[in-house]
Amino acid sequence: MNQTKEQRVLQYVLDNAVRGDPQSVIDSIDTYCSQKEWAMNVGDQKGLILDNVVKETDPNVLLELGTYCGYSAVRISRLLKPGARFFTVEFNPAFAAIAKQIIEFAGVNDKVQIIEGNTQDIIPQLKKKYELDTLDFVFVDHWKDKYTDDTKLLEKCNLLRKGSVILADNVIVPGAPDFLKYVRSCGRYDCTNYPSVLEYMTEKDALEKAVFRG
Ligand SMILES: Cn1cnc(CNC(=O)c2cc(-c3ccc(F)cc3)cc(O)c2O)c1
Ligand SMILES: [Mg+2]
Repeated sequence: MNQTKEQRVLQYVLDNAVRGDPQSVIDSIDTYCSQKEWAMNVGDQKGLILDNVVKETDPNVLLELGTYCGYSAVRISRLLKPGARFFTVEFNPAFAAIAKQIIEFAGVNDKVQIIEGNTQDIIPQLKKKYELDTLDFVFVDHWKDKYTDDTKLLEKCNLLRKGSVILADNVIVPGAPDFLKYVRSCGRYDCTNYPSVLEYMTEKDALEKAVFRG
């Protein structure tokens, strides 16, 4: 049975990283995807910006939209303090299965919960079913045409409070023009752009931070 690229990434982690060491998992994925096969992980350059925004936010309750192989889930989880609650949503069951194994291998499975499903169905369930109040930090990295609707849904579900941080990947490539337009012009966010490069490439990309004004 032919392996998928994501299965090859997982296998490379199992063969090359150190069980229970999140940094070695991150480094293994970055090595594989820069030398062997490109994959849509946030990568190390944008990953360093992600690290810094998470550190400055010091979040207790976090959400990620778009788990993929779990690279950013491991990246974020390794920075969280004990007791922090981190949920990551993945629509694709095959990706979710890979991410579960990578998260477990990295030893951060006690910090992050993978929720399989469609963000528009999951987001309205977060308060009641997952017993959370508001979100401190949201990493948005799923389908680019869903960024705006899901941001509006987070608002509608009262999941954002004054100071909630939304950090969005790929606002240049593949791009999320309507999201940029919305958060920069609706009057409810303070926005900051962080120029960088597309993972494992030299093309320009950027992260956008949108802090909810409440
Ligand atoms: C199927 N699927 C499951 N999750 C998703 C959402 N993510 C993306 O689509 C995504 C795409 C790219 C990208 C692809 C082709 C290209 F030429 C340049 C960039 C980079 C990223 O960082 C991404 O997050 C899609
Ligand atoms: Mg991305």
